[in-house]
Amino acid sequence: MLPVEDARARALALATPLPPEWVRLEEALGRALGAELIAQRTLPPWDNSAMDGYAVRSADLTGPLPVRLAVGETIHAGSTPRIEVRPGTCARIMTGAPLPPGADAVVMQERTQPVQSPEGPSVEILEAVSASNFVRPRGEDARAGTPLLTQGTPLGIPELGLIIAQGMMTVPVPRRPRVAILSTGDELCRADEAPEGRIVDTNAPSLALAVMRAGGLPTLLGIARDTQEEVSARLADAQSFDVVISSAGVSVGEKDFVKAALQEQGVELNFWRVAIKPGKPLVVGRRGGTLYFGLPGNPTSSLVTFELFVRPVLRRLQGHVDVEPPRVPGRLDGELRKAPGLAHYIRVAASWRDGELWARPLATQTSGALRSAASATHLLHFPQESNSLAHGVNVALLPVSWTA
Ligand SMILES: Nc1nc2c(c(=O)[nH]1)N[C@H]1C(S)=C(S)[C@@H](COP(=O)(O)OP(=O)(O)OC[C@H]3O[C@@H](n4cnc5c(N)ncnc54)[C@H](O)[C@@H]3O)O[C@H]1N2
Ligand code: MOO
Ligand SMILES: [Mg+2]
Repeated sequence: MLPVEDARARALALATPLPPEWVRLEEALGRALGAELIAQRTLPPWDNSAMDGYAVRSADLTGPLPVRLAVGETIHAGSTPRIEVRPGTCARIMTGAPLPPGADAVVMQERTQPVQSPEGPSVEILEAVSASNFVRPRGEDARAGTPLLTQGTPLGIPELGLIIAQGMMTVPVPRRPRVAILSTGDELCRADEAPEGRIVDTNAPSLALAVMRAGGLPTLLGIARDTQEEVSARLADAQSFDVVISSAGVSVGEKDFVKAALQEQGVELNFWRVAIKPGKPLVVGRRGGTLYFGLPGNPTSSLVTFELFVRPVLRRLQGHVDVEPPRVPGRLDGELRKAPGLAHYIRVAASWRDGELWARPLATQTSGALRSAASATHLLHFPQESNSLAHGVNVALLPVSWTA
């Protein structure tokens, strides 16, 4: 059985970003930039004022204060300066307006006293300022010809703003991975069918939601009965997808046909079985450009293996550099014990208390019960060879994507 770190690294190594498509900005939010963008425009286009006040020559303010300056013109945002600021003069300026030639600083109006005099408007400057004071320099946001955003940048709202400011209405992002989802099991029925002794297939709809939340495009292939022929036939229908996720039928039972069906379909198995709980019988493989994840059937096992193996791959296919959220430091609220040999991923509910994040293990940790995932906020990695974790120890918590 592979250690979980090796297995995760091997699964991730199978994924490379999908080719970019150009999408409108509202479809790009949350995705990764598919190619480096070079700025076409220098922004802001000119030095401009950060305050409502007066554009001055800082050299005029080195002597005793207050200094009286003649006001040459008033410059509003959107207007163009007409008069050069010369020694002994200044310009009234509004926030965002371009600085006039000759000026190198702005004094905010609260530090001035306007003066009416027969020679025309002037102002007394009450405070000296250094050059570039309250000046927003040209090119602070973008310089034409230089990189605006690098490939892989996560596109948040400010990043999309920088792109819009360049006059761009679409942006290149790796296309979303198309993901086929197959359930297997004679015991399964759909939620809208009369059970008649069967249980509802919860894995497929749950995994479809998890795929969507990870940015993928899920397609449900339905339920394959427990024969190699049927599982194999369903897998054959899925060859055009980027990723195929099946659940169940990967352990050592008499009807666990998924591995054999994958091999029958020409899938090269990269590994089977990982030293983790839940999720031990996971199988991962590839055939051409399609990646295959045979998740265990236990509902919580399928959710946890999705989090640890599939989500990072879906994020990498979408060009993300960070393929999962950073772990958050917390403290264990309770005591954990286990036999060495498997790394456990304990479902915990983390809550903020006395300035620290306390992680309380859910009462049930059985992988067959969805209840052991509901209300969980994070996964707590209980290392493979460790056999106990004491109350209060510092732990690294992986946020799960399945929360409300
Ligand atoms: N002798 C051994 N038995 C088992 C081992 C083992 O190492 N030795 N591994 C156990 C572990 S760990 C896991 S995890 C399970 C997973 O096995 P499978 O992937 O073969 O899953 P199934 O046996 O087909 O089903 C397990 C369980 O999950 C239910 N199930 C299946 N599909 C769905 C679905 N779509 N929605 C909801 N529930 C589903 C199924 O009814 C079973 O109860 O194997 C252990 N056994
Ligand atoms: O790996 Mo299983 O999910 O522990 O039951
Ligand atoms: Mg089984």
